[in-house]
Amino acid sequence: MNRLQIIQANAFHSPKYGKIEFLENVLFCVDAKGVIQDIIHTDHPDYLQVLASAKEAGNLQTYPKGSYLLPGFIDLHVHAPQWPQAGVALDRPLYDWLNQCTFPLEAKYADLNFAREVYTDLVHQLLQRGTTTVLYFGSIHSDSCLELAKACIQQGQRGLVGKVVMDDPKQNPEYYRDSSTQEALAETERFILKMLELNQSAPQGVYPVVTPRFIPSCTDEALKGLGELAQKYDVHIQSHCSESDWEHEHVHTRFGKTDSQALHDFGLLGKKSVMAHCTFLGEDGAKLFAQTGTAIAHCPISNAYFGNSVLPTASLQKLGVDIGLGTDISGGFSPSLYDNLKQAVISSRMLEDGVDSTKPPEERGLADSRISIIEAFWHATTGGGKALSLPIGQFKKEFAFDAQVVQIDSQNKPYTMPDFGLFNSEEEILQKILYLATPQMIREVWVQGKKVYTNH
Ligand SMILES: Nc1nc2[nH]cnc2c(=O)[nH]1
Ligand SMILES: [Zn+2]
Repeated sequence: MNRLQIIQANAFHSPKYGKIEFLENVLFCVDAKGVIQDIIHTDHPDYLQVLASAKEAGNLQTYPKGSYLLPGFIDLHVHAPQWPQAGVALDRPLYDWLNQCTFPLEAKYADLNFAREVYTDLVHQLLQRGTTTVLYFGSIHSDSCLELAKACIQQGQRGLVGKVVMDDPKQNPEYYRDSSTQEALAETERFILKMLELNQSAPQGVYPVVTPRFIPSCTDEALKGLGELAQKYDVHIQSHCSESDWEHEHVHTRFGKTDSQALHDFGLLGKKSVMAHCTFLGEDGAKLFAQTGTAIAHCPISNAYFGNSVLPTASLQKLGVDIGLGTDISGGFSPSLYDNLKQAVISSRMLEDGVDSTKPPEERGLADSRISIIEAFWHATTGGGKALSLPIGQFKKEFAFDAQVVQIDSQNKPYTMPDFGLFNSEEEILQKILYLATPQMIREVWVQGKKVYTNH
């Protein structure tokens, strides 16, 4: 029998949209592969016996009062090479930002040493903030994208990594584009094969992702070829879709259809596809996403800068579209999904209430748009797992044991969140964690049953 680790803890998760489940002082039984075999509650007849034998065998992990486990967060949209630029250059429209700031920065990743330095830091910074799984855009350089996967392996993060394709010479600068369509497709295939090899030494999983940057940067031939490669290797796909009014217009002019329809026609939508932003998706696009199982990476901070619109999360959710959260470093300035959870709620409130006070209240906003912090928590965990079709994001049998341990009450002031004997119901505790936790309160991070980060 596999040797089990036993972790005794209080934990929150959200298996159902809008609902939380509090697991009080449960025993997580985690097998040698890092998978949850069982969750034993205090009223189970075997509880005391399992606890006693784990203590005796020396494989029991416990936590002090005031510690709570949350599922590790799942970030569905990070541009790894843009990490040095986080927090700057946010004052331009998307097209200018890409050409003036972002492409010159991404071009630097031809240098493997630079890539290694930035990626090692980024993976660490994301783990520190409780993010255990990340869907990464790399740059056009396959070898530096492999460095990103290696940084994930070294630090124990689950990483899905894409070599970016941008092959259209009319749309991309000469200093930063694939040298030809054939080269872009051949490099993508080589990258997929190398990643599948690397995955052999990563119990938590590092996966290749087919990554056309977005329709404007790719030729028709590349988009078609990438759809075929994704199908051949059954791998994930990511891109940007319906992000800004400029991009949306470009696709309409080029194809006479929406970009969701164009992506579908190139074979790029499906259960393993995640499209960033989608603020201009519309109802037809939403239905297409729901039918094909395509998910949205909702990046609320970035959308406030580049999105030219607010994602109507609540109505898309009702139409059956899978939605997870993304930071969109560096279109979004923050590496923290905690910050994006809050912005998702704030943006939804502004969408519902409207912002133009010269109009009568009933004409200002979009009714029933608000989401709660608990619903945003679902998007960052369960929703992210569904989007990637991976067994992650929930504390559940057969799911990976990925967790962040948040300690809100300790001797270690000022990093505490005292409740003064008030506001300490289960839901209030979780709300306080989601709104107020700082990275210093994240004491440990686990991925696939392995402790990969501690700060005590
Ligand atoms: N936010 C964002 N949108 C894009 N569209 C194409 N590339 C990018 C990018 O790097 N960031
Ligand atoms: Zn992006």
